[in-house]
Amino acid sequence: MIQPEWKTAKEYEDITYKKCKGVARIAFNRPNVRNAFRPKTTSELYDAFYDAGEDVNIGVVLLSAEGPSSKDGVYSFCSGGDQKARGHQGYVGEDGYHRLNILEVQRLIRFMPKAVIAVVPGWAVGGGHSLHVVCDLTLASKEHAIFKQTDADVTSFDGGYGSAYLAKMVGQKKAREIFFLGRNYSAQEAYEMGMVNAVIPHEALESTAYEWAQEILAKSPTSIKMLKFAMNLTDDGMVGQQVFAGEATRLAYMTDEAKEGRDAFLEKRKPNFPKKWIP
Ligand SMILES: CC(C)(COP(=O)(O)OP(=O)(O)OC[C@H]1O[C@@H](n2cnc3c(N)ncnc32)[C@H](O)[C@@H]1OP(=O)(O)O)[C@@H](O)C(=O)NCCC(=O)NCCSC(=O)CCC(=O)c1ccccc1C(=O)O
Repeated sequence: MIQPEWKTAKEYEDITYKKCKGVARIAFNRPNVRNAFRPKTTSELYDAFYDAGEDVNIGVVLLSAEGPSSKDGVYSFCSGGDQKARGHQGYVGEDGYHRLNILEVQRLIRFMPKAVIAVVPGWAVGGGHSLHVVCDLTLASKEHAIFKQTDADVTSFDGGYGSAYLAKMVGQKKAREIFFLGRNYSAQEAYEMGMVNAVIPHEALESTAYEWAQEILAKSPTSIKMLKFAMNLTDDGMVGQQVFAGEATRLAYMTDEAKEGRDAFLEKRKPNFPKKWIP
C-alpha cells in the first residue's frame, strides 16, 4: 500500500487541501455534520479546485473527506447543503447573501482538463451524492459508503448533473428510484448500478485512489484531457462542443499552418499555407 507524502497546499477552515507527486487531494472537513457544505465550504472548494486546475504539475484531483465524526465515529463523504445555513433563496454565507454556489463547483469539476476522482469513505447524500456523480470516477469504501438521495425530502432538487446525468449512468428507471424513494444503497449496490468504479476495503481506500491517480498520470495528458472532453461533449450541448473545440484550436495553434497565419498577419502579407491536404 503506497503512503503518499501529502503536503498542505493551503489552509482552509471547512476543507483540507494537499498535494503529492502530481495529485491534489481536496477533502471535506466538517465530519461532525456528515461533511455538509455551507457557503464557506463551497467557496473554499471552488478556490482549491481552481488552484488544482491551474497548477501545471497536477494531473489528477481526488475529492475526498476527513473523518470520522468525533461525536459518533461515523464516516461521511458529504451530506449535501447544510440545512442550518439554508435561507429562503439559497444557502446564506457570512456576507448574508443567499447562494447556490455548489453548482459552480460542479462546473469546475466537469470542465477542468484533469481527471477528478470521488473518494467516498461514508455517506454520500443529497448534494454530496450529486458531487460524486459529476466526478469522472468514484471509488467507495466497502464497509462504510452509503449512497442516498434526499433532495426530494428537503425540496432542494438538483435537476442537472445530479439527476439527469445520473440517469445516463445508471439508467432512467434506477435514477428515478434513487430520487423518488430516497433509499440507502451500499457501495456494492452502487457498483452494480454503474455509478461506482470500484468497491475498496476501507483501510485501502485512500491509497487505492492515489494509485489510480498515478496510473492516470502515466498516460498522455493531452489524451486524458481530450477523452474527458469528448465523453462530456454529447451531454453538455454547445458548452461541451465549445470546451472540446477550444482544445482542438489549441492543437491547431501548434501547427506550421497556424504559425504561418499569425506571421503573415504580423508581416502584413498574404499567408502562404503549406499545401498539404492530409487525407
Ligand atoms: C446523512 C444522513 C443520512 C446521516 O444520518 P445519520 O448517520 O443518522 O446522522 P444524523 O444524526 O442525521 O446527522 C449527524 C449530525 O450531522 C448533522 N447533519 C447531517 N447532515 C446535515 C446537513 N445536510 N445539514 C446540516 N446538518 C447535517 C445532523 O443535524 C447531526 O447533527 P447533530 O448536531 O449531531 O444533531 C442524515 O444526516 C441526513 O439525511 N442528512 C441530511 C441530508 C440532506 O437532506 N441534505 C441536503 C440535500 S439538498 C442539497 O444537498 C443541496 C442541493 C444542492 O446542492 C443544489 C440543488 C439544486 C440547485 C442548487 C444547489 C446548490 O448549489 O446548493
